[in-house]
Amino acid sequence: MTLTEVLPSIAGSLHTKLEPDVWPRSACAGPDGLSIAGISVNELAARFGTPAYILDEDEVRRRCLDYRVALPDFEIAYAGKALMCRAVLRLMAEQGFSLDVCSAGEVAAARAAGFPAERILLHGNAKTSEDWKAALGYQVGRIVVDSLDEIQQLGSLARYPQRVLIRVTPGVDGHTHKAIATGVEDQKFGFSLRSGAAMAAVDAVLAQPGLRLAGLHCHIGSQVASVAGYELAARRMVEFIGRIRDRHGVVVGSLDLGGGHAVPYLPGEQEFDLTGYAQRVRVAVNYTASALGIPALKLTIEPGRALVANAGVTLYRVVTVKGPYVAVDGGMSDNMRVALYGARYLVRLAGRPSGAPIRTVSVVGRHCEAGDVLATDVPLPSDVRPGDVLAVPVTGAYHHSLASNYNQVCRPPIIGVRDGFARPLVRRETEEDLLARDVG
Ligand SMILES: Cc1ncc(COP(=O)(O)O)c(C=O)c1O
Ligand SMILES: N[C@@H](CCCC[NH3+])C(=O)O
Repeated sequence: MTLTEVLPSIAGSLHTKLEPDVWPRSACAGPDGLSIAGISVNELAARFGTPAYILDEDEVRRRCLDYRVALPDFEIAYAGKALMCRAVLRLMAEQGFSLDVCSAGEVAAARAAGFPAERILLHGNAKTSEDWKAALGYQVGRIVVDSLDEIQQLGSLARYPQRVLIRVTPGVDGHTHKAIATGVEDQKFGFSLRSGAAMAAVDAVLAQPGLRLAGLHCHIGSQVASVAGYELAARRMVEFIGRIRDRHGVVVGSLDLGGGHAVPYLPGEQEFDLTGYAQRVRVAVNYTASALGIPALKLTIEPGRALVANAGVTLYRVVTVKGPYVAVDGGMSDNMRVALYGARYLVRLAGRPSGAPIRTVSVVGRHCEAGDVLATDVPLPSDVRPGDVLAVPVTGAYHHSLASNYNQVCRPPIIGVRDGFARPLVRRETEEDLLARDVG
């Protein structure tokens, strides 16, 4: 099925729900165009300008609830890199979630949001002295160590017994884009299980009096659609816990299986089978553990994208239409994912209905690169014109956090919407913000 067949234009679909797999559940196409959480996108665009990241706050809550219900016995640590601002961090804290951070800046954001330090895990394959300072200063609960240098550094820096997890590379292919596949051998993350590096890391941690081995961690990649890789990784990790016990007499009590659960970006794409994940991973862990005589393990997961991606919609205004190119007032500075991973998006004429025939176009950005494309081969009404508001769904994760100032463009705001009300969560960057940093 082509996109043109999947997507009717808004005309003729009065008050219909949109494709539920990619839009927030509150999104609705009506006679005046699209609304989200009861607010028209025209009003949002007029009040807050474009481009703007709209975040349906209740959709984030619903996604969190889905996780809590499917995995009541798991610790859920939100991977803050997906979307980080105080409002989202507070929301995650209210859910009782933990938080995965990976830099001094992310620790500072968590601290500013009042996120409880004991529920924070610090990640990173190359933690800097600033990262150590921030994490130890805030007394984050757990640090995930990723190299022997780091184990030594942390061992000498920690002023109290610091709980650490060891990041293990389980040699599992999550079948995702190469740039975000982290479970396979030969890459920068983690200690390889196969080469023996992971056991050497265990030896090193246990030899440091300032460190307490609190658990093991693995993360096989991001936008991973199938459960099979998680199952395999879980089994290998538990077997490794058995080998650690045999070698050191130490029983590791917790296992963090990382995040990476995929979301659909286009209608009809496969949903991540969360219930299947819960069942199959539990069975893999419990079966392997009981076969090896290992007591029940405390399990953690770290979803980022799956909690926020589908709650986000980016609004743009059309600047110009030239042949098959519809150019908007944003682009690769607010959505790097097309250039980085060849990601594909759906685009809708959102500000008004149109009965015009559909044609296939490319929606492009305003930046000085031919590769600054937001979506290719998208069906849009043929009367799309300058000033029209377009909406792109599934932009809640890794859009704001990957945004740049390319061409001295100011990063868009994040506008939270809920129950007919809209509020800025992150304000639009200004030229003054940019110039203030230029001190030469
Ligand atoms: C260590 C770790 N945990 C969790 C995540 C979250 O991934 P995702 O947003 O795909 O769930 C990432 C990013 O891939 C990560 O590197
Ligand atoms: N930036 C990636 C995900 C990276 C995951 C971080 N470990 C994306 O947009 O898909």
